[in-house]
Amino acid sequence: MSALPPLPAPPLPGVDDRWAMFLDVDGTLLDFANHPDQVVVDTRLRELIEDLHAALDGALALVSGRSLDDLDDLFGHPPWAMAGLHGLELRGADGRYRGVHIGPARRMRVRDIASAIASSLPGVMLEDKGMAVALHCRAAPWQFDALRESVEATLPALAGYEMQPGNEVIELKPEGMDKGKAVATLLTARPFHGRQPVYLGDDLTDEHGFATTNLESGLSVRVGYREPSLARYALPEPAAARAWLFRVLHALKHGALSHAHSSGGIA
Ligand SMILES: O=P(O)(O)OC[C@H]1O[C@H](O[C@H]2O[C@H](CO)[C@@H](O)[C@H](O)[C@H]2O)[C@H](O)[C@@H](O)[C@@H]1O
Repeated sequence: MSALPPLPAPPLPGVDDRWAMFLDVDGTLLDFANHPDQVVVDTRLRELIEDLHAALDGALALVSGRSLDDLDDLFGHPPWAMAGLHGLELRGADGRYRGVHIGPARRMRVRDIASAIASSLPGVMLEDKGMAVALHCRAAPWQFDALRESVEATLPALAGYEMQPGNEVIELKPEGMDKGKAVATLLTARPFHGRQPVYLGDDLTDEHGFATTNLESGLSVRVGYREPSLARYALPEPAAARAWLFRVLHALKHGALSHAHSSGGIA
């Protein structure tokens, strides 16, 4: 099988461009860690996003599989728009929340089923995210196929839930929402409306975001290598994504940096 041609690096914004940025978190802004609680959001990254948010007049959102509470804790309760749990939780730029509601009995049932799966597969770890759960196998990647099969087998008993595979993880989440729908929803309102979407993501769940972005004539940027992908641009790793965002900020504030001056970002 022949390899696909490499994707180009994304361009920087021109003077007339009005971008709206949608940023995935794990594997895009943040380097992967062995456990979800071990990721590092350093001050430079926090300030970079803060400055981008200001330079884009608020048209910046985090789009993540993590819950909004988790994102708020990680990033210090910022005023940015956010889509949590793959869009099941959505907070607009105006701070208004809209989200799916799943009652405590159904949450408990999903958690119990997921907990039984984790107990049956050594090395698999359960992350309880409220209405969704993640079963992680980063500590035991050889369990991925068995994990996927176990989760798949539970679906007939979990009406209204679907399986979402990701990076060393299989999630169980309520159906009906994905990151692409979250981006489309955010784009209907100020300050996103009328701007060109620019979406950065690394994982399968980000393909929905890429699809919406492409439909809106935006820039879909895959971080890391994964094929097939709908992305039209690529950056090799989170450090390169952070360095590129640093150059975007400079371009928004002062015009584009030359490549020679751009390599010392905040990777
Ligand atoms: O949509 P994202 O922001 O990329 O979130 C996707 C999932 O990220 C987290 O799991 C992933 O990152 C962990 C920390 O680096 C890593 O240990 C794990 O293997 C990855 O799958 C998070 O824990 C999940 O809830 C998110 O859905």
